[in-house]
Amino acid sequence: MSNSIRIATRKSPLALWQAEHVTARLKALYPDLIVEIIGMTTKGDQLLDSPLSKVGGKGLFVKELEQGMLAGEADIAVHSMKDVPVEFPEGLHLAVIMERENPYDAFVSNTYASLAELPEGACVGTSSLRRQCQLADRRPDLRIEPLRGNVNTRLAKLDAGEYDAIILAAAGLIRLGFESRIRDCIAPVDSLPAIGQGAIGIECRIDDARVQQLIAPLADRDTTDRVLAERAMNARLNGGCQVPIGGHAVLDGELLTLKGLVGTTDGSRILRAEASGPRTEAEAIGVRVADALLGQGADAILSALMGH
Ligand SMILES: NCc1[nH]cc(CCC(=O)O)c1CC(=O)O
Repeated sequence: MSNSIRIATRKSPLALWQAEHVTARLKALYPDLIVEIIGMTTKGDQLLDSPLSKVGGKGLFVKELEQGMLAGEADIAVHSMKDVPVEFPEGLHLAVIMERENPYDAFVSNTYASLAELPEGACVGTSSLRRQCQLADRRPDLRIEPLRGNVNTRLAKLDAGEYDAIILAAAGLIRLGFESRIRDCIAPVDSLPAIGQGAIGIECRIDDARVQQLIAPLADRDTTDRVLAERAMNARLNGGCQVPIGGHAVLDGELLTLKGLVGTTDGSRILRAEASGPRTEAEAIGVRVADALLGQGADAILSALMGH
């Protein structure tokens, strides 16, 4: 027992890649450690046909993994930070944030090289309200159609001719070996990424000192400060993952700059704010950006969305 660790994960190819990645990092540190991967099905995986914004609920992709840890069936859960809710159940916490992959959204198409090249009225697949909002703002002429499923399924739907282009997180494509499918990395001014996009987080029981000590070296300091700023903004806005909120922090030495965005799904209103400060104040910077957005009326936009 003391020389083993059990990882709870979803069973999608991307989730399994992330669990294997954590396994490899742990094995490199502790060659004798026994690592077991426990695949679980979450509610989010079962509801792949309904738009996520409708089935709603925070933590759709993490709850079963958390229950597994609380029941003592697993020691850690590996998540895409993008899918991790602001709050954790009692007894669990986010212990480690690992180094970030490319955090931007990717334009994927078999015909066109970029968003700018799409002809008028072209059909773009995405079910993310954040992507819809920014796409509609940039290109009101486009037809935006729902697109759900794991990364492989989404690519297959594009290849079947259902869309002229689709938007996916670059990180998922790169990790699964589909980097060559990225025609263009969308600049953050055109599609501000989701909070935590591209980062992997590890959750564990708060009282499990042995496991926390084991995984501590996997933390990446830069990614941690950036994602803490993004998540502090989200917490203040009280936003789940299913509202058009974007947040992205960058570091320039010790200076952290966070850009935030809240909008309507149809792109008719978009609020933007930005703040900078020392990285040691990452969370305060997140709160400042959130307050600036709230000062512009973000509250009304978000409560209208949650109410439907
Ligand atoms: N919402 C599902 C999800 N969760 C994490 C990623 C991509 C990888 C990441 O952001 O770490 C994706 C797919 C996507 O948005 O294209």
